[in-house]
Amino acid sequence: MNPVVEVKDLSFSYGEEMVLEHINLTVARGDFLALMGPNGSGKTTLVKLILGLLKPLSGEVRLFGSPVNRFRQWHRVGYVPQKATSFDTRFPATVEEVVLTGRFGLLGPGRRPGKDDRRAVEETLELVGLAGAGHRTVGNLSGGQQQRVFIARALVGKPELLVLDEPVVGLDSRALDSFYTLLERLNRDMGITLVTVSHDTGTVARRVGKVACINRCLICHGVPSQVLTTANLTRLYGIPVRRVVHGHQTTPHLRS
Ligand SMILES: Nc1ncnc2c1ncn2[C@@H]1O[C@H](COP(=O)(O)OP(=O)(O)OP(=O)(O)O)[C@@H](O)[C@H]1O
Repeated sequence: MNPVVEVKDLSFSYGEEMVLEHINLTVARGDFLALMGPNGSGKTTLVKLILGLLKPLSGEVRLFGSPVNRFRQWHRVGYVPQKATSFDTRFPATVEEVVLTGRFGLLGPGRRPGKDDRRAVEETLELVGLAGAGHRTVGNLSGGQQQRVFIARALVGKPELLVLDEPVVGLDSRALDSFYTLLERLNRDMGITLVTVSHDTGTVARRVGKVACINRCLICHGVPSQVLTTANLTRLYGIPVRRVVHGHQTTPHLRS
C-alpha cells in the first residue's frame, strides 16, 4: 500500500532564502506525526509543500502515491491552517455554517448541501465535543471551542489524512490536554492519519507516535522516546536542552 505522504529530497526557497534542504520523510497510514522545530525553521512551509500550496525548488511530494501537483482527491485530506481561528469575533457565521463549508469539496461546484451533509455536520460536532453548539456564533466561542470548529470543518468531509498547523496556540493546559485526547481518538479509533505542527515538546513527547524535527534540514525522525535526545534537541534549537524524566515519560525542556 502507498504511504499517505512521501517527501523525497525536497528543497524550497523563498527567493534567495533557502528554507528547506533535502528533506526526506514518509508518513504511513495510521501514523500520528508531529513536525517540531523552532520559530522560522520551515514547518509551515513543509506543510504547504505537502498540500501542494507551494511548488518545490527541487524534489517531490506524493500524496497517496500520486505526485501532489496531479493529486485531485482533496476530499481525502483535511487541513486546519495556522491562523484558522484568528478572525474578527464579530464575524456572524454560526458553527454549523462554518463546518458545512467543509463538505463543499465532496459536493462539487453548484450542488447545494442536503440532509446527508447536515447529518455529517451534526455527527462531527458531536465527535469534537460541540454537540448542540451548531447555532452558536463562532466569534462567541472560546479559543479552544473555535479550534474544534475548524477541526470539525476539516473532518466533516471524512478525510483519511488530517494536517494541522500549530493547532494549540493560545490553549491552556486543560484545553491542550483534551485537544490531544481528541486527536488520539481520531487517530486510534477512526484510523485517521495525522500530521500536526507543534512547538510543545513536552506534550508531543507524551502524546504522538512519531516526530520529525526540522530546522531547515531534517534533524531527526522517529519515535519520540528514541529521537528526542538531549543531543538532538540541542541541535534542533541551537541552545542547551535537558530531558526531564517523569516516570516512564521523558519530557524535553528548553533551557534559556
Ligand atoms: N511568504 C513568505 N515569503 C518570504 N519568506 C517567508 C514566507 N513565509 C515564510 N517565510 C520565511 O521562511 C522561513 C520559514 O518559515 P515557516 O513559516 O515555514 O517557519 P515555521 O517553522 O512554521 O515558523 P513558526 O514556528 O514561527 O510558525 C522563515 O524564515 C520565514 O520568515
